[in-house]
Amino acid sequence: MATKCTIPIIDFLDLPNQMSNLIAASEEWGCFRLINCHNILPVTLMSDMKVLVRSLLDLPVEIKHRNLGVIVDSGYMAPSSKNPLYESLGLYNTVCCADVDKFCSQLDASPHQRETIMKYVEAVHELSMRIGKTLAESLGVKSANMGIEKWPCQFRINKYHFTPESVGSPGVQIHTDSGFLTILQDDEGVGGLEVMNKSGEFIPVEPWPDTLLVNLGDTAKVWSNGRFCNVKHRVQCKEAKIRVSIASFLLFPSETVLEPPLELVDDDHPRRYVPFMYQDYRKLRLSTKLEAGEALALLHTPISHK
Ligand SMILES: O=C(O)CCC(=O)C(=O)O
Ligand SMILES: [Fe+2]
Repeated sequence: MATKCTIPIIDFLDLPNQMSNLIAASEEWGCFRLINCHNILPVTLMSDMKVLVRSLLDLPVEIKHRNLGVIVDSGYMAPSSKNPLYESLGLYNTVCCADVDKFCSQLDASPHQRETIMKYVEAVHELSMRIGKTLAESLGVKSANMGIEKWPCQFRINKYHFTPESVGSPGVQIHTDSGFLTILQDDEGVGGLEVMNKSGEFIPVEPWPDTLLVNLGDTAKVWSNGRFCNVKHRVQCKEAKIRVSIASFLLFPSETVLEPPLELVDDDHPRRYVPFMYQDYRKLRLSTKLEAGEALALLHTPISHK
């Protein structure tokens, strides 16, 4: 299976020895396959969660509409004119137990389902913090000063209604994720996700059961002072099968100024972006409809145009 994978592979069990691979993957691609992470996220939890997610997305539409979001895109998104094959349910911050509780109540989750959701979001949050800290340390930044434990972690479960008629159509339009990093449990059998490489070509991400995909977002690009790539990606309908994925987005605190740590700014690496608040950047993406990372150009410092 591994030979089918063209994007970089990072072995979580060997993470401390993978720093140079991690940096290369983050700079070149802005994404990688994460393998061997079952000490934190057991295979059974991944498969139990997939079953659960399918049943939540199969709920009657009037129940799904109860899943109201805290911020734009954080609650139920019904199929729309922009993405007619796609719908999702979600919650703003898995670090906040009350948010997770509310999500479960909105969708009438059983006690067993609640327990699975709690365990899953906790495990994925732990994974995303470990990856975030390793990324920082790999760049020579003290991760203890990042405050990463308090960064919100948005959770979204996605369903793609792929039919024979929709083969060749987009499931989700090209975009970057706005946060720091995304951990994606993609469908174990149905492909369609494509990431853009440095040459601007879309590369299919083949399904690889029991592994995860990690994507870096716009926040990682700004935080790393332009070193990390915010990977552009999209989902295309390749076959007439329902596709389900689970995305967990490690964001950045809304009202905190986002800027690179001091270690990453010097005469050779002048500051690329003006400092700004993450919530303002999200608003900028929405108001300009620049959802594939282009809005970052509006935040360039004068020096980065030289
Ligand atoms: O469903 C997928 O594989 C990707 C979903 C995605 O890119 C997102 O939710 O931001
Ligand atoms: Fe995405």
